[in-house]
Amino acid sequence: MKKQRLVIVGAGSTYTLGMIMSLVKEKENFPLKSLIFYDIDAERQERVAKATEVILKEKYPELEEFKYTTDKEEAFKDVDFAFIQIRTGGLKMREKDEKISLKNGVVGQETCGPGGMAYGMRSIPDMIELIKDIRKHSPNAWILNYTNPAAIVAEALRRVFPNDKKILNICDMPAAIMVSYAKILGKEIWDLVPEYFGLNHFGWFTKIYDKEGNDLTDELKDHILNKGFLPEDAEIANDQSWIKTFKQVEVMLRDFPEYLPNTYMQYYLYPQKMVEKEDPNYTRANQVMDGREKRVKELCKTLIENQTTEGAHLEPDIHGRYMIRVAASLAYNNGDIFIVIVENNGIISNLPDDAMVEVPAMITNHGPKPFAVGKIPTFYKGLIEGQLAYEKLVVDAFFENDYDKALKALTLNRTVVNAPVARKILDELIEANKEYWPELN
Ligand SMILES: NC(=O)c1ccc[n+]([C@@H]2O[C@H](COP(=O)([O-])OP(=O)(O)OC[C@H]3O[C@@H](n4cnc5c(N)ncnc54)[C@H](O)[C@@H]3O)[C@@H](O)[C@H]2O)c1
Ligand SMILES: O=P(O)(O)OC[C@H]1O[C@H](O[C@H]2[C@H](O)[C@@H](O)[C@@H](O)O[C@@H]2CO)[C@H](O)[C@@H](O)[C@@H]1O
Ligand SMILES: [Mn+2]
Repeated sequence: MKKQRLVIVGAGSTYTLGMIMSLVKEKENFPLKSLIFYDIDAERQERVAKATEVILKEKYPELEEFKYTTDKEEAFKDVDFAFIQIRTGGLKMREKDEKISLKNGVVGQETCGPGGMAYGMRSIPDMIELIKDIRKHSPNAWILNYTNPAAIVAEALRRVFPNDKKILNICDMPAAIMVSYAKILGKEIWDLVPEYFGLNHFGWFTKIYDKEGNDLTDELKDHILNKGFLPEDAEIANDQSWIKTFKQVEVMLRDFPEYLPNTYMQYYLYPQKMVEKEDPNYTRANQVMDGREKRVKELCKTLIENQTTEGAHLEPDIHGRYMIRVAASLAYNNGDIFIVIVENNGIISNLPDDAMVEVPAMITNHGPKPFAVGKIPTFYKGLIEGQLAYEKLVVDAFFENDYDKALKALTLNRTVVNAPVARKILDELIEANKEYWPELN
């Protein structure tokens, strides 16, 4: 089995230690020769890297090379895989996106509604530059991107790199939901085979099977309707915000029992309720800064001081394991099935070919081979078409420096709807994002 050279881009991320533990857990499926960290924030990256050294010394002694750098050539030279997890503008800008939206009575969320648009326009330039730089030094590497908002980033990359078939955008939300399904069904996530369609953070499971082909969908729906639904991945199982979000799945299923919704549908189906439950002065970004970000910082400090992982709370998570198993299937032609983001090209036959859709695909060393979904029913088609038009208009607005298109995008979004509100939020976001967005005329 060929050992892989992997670079993690945005290695100062709060997700990196979970990724390292997942690389340890998955080392037989995806063995590494070399691990490289790259970030633009040297100090943030160094803290995570020094903690990583402690983990690797104990749990991955066979790794031949580990290094961290802010130099792109050193980071991207001759790698087999690049995992990209950057956050342009950091959590501070996420906080602004969420607060501007909520103060105008609209969903304030990282990837949904105005927050998604603002974050998308920040992510696109950095993502384009990074892909160009990685390609300069590693023309054949697989690039797995999970930088958000994945839907908007995927659409922008599709336009700029139409012939690059080795960029794959992925989200962990369907997998995190499947961890909860697996718990209910008394199975492991890897035993389940999903049927699913949608856009990123905007989709539905239509069927859940086991590997023997038994249809478990009704059993799952019955359980959710009668006994509720909770997050089970250790990373989010005790997080009150995620607990509330998973509980909302029961409400969605009661209202629309046909398919099992992605948790993110709550923002589009119940926007008013989502606004009411939030505190516009202390949003999810504040919770993350005071929670996950502080926790990771403390954990790094402890690991570095103690120079051992003993007593440290360190676990692999579904976020890391899912990305790594996709990478393994790409590297070793495993043909495993994962839900990924790909260009439609007839997969969902009544949606446009150039939509970036999220669907199950068999992952081979030639890339994802998505399964046909066929025609989707009117309700879902209508919802998706509105969201897709919003996503396309955001990317148009970015590349064409077009204020009108940005305004149309926000007005189309189900979390906004009212044109004067869309205009007010857009103007406030333009002001807040002066440093990051292109000028819109
Ligand atoms: N697709 C998914 O399902 C999924 C799941 C989890 C996280 N994410 C995404 O992963 C990213 C990281 O999230 P986080 O909360 O850990 O953020 P974070 O701010 O803790 O980490 C992001 C890191 O990226 C670095 N960075 C920013 N711009 C960069 C650039 N141009 N080049 C290199 N590094 C750069 C920052 O310095 C920081 O260390 C976000 O985009 C988040 O939305 C996506
Ligand atoms: O509000 P946050 O920053 O806590 O989360 C936003 C991200 O939420 C999803 O990722 C989950 C993931 O599904 C779960 O497995 C675990 O790893 O936690 C993550 C969040 O903490 C979503 O898919 C991402 O796109 C969001 O960035
Ligand atoms: Mn996601």
